[in-house]
Amino acid sequence: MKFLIAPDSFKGSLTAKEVAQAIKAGIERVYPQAEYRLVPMADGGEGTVQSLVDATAGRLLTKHVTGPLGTTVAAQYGILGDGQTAVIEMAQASGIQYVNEQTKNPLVTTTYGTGELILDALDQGIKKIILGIGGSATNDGGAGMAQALGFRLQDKNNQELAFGGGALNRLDHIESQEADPRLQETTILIASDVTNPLTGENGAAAVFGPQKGASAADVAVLDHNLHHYANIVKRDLGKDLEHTAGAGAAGGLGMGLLAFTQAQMARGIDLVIEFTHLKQQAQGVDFVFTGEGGIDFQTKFGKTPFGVAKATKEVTPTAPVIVLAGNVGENIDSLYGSAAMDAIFATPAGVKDLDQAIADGKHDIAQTAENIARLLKATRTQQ
Ligand SMILES: O=C(O)[C@H](O)CO
Repeated sequence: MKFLIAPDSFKGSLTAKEVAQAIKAGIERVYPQAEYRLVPMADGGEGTVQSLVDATAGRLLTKHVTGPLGTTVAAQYGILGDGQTAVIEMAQASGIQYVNEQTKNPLVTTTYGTGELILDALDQGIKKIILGIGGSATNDGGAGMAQALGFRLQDKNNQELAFGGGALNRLDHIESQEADPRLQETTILIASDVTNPLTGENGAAAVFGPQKGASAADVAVLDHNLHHYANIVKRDLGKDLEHTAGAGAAGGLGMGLLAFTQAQMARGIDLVIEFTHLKQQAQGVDFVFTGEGGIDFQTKFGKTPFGVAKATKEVTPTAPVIVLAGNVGENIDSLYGSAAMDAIFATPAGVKDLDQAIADGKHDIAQTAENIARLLKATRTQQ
C-alpha cells in the first residue's frame, strides 16, 4: 500500500509537516509496512514558506528588516532544497500582525521591509522568488518595496517620498537608474491571495483598507493616491496595471511587483504543487490524504485540499482523496464530485472549545486517520 499525505497546516495549531506526520502516525498503526510519501503543502498564504522549506528540505533564514511602521522586525524567508529558489511571504516583513488598534494606519505603513527581503535573497544568488502576498498592514502600492530596491520615487522638488499610501499623491516622477540591476534577471512568481484590481470599488483601499485602519475618508484618499501612482507608473515605466487582476492584493503590492520587477501572477496552490513535485509523488499511490484547519465551500476557490485533489486525480484517478479538517463548515457538498474530494472528516474527538481542539490537534488527527485506515483495511479484506 502506498499513501500520499499532502495536507496544509492547521493554522494556529500545527505546521503542514506536523499534520502530515500525525496522519502518518495514525495510518501506520494499521498499515505498518506501507509506503508513505509526505508532502507538506500550502496555498500561497500564511505557512507557505515553512511548507515549501519542509517539502523540499530547504532552509529558513531570519533577517531584520523595516516593519510596516518603520521599526525593525525579524522576518523569516526560505531557500528551497534546489538552492536556487527563494520563498518569501510579504506578511513576514509588512504584515498586519505588526500593528494594533492604536497604530494601524495605511496612510503611513510601508512595504519597505518586503523589498529588503527580496534584496537579501538576491545577495544569496537567488534568481527565482516565490512571493506570497496578502495579510498586509499596508496600502502603499508596493512603493516602499520599490524604494528598498533602489528606485527613486520623488516629488516635484526631487525629494524622496515619505513612507505610506498617504504620500503617493506627491509622486511626481520615478527614477530607475539606481534600481538593483539583478532584478532584470530575477523572476518573481506572485502567489496572490486575491484578484482585486488596484483601484475603484473592488480596489485595494475600498475592500481591504478598513481592516488596516482606514476610515471612509482615508479610503477615498488612498484610492485617489493609488490612481495617481498608477498613472505615473504608466508614464515612467510604460506599464498600465491599474485594472490588472491581483494588482490590488496586499495594498497594491501586486501592482508594485508587476511594475518594478520581472513578476508574473500565479495561483499560490499551483506554485506549491509545482515546487513540491506533488504530481510525481502521486504516481502509483493507493490513497491520498490531505487536509486543512477549516474546510468549507470556499475551499474550492483554490485552497490546498482542492488543489491536491485535482492534481492527484489527474495523475492517479483511482486513488480516493480523503480530507481531514479541524473544522468542517458550510456547504461542503460542492466539494465532492467535480471538486475531486471523496470523503471529508472532522478530526476533533468530541465537543471541545477551540483551545482544547488546538491542544489535542496531533492526537485527534492521528486517531481519525487510524479509524479511516481501519475502515479501508476492513473493506479491502472483504472484497
Ligand atoms: O493584504 C491584503 O490587503 C489582503 O490580504 C488582500 O491581499
